Amino acid sequence: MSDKRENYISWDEYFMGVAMLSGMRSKDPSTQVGCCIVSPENKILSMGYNGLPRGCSDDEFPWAREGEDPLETKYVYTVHSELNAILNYSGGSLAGSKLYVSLFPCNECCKAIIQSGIVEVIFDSDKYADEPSTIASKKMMDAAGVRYYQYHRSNRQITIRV
Ligand SMILES: Nc1ccn([C@H]2C[C@H](O)[C@@H](COP(=O)(O)O)O2)c(=O)n1
Ligand SMILES: [Zn+2]
Repeated sequence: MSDKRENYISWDEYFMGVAMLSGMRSKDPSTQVGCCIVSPENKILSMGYNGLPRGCSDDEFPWAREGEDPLETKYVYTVHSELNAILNYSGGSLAGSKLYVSLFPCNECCKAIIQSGIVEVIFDSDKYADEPSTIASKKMMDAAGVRYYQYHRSNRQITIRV
């Protein structure tokens, strides 16, 4: 008879949990996004979160959502979690991999997802579903054959004391 533990976390809980943990590194005061890219053999290949490009100080560049001048907002500077995860990968090809992300990818990240050969996107929040950027993403993924589905929250509370 096996004495295997029964209450272990599922693959989806594990990878979405890693994506969410990664998002906790973000300095964005309003939306923290995390991403985790996984091989077909369920090995973690890369992670990322939304932040500024290397060399651009978190303390000097703006984090504002609005401003008279777009140059005073975060939007023109931040690298999205998905693009960071793709760019952070140094192991060669991402073809055939899955991408877990805490917020549905925008159209720009979607282009990078498709072009890097990622075949499946598992997202948590879809809070910008009505924005043209999200609608365009879904249109491109449908055309390119990239599958996407919303993560089904188990509501398991995972506590880590660090
Ligand atoms: N899939 C996404 C969508 C957005 N982001 C980043 C870009 C910004 O830093 C933030 C969104 O800010 P908000 O407009 O909600 O204040 O999230 C991303 O990394 N991935
Ligand atoms: Zn994006």
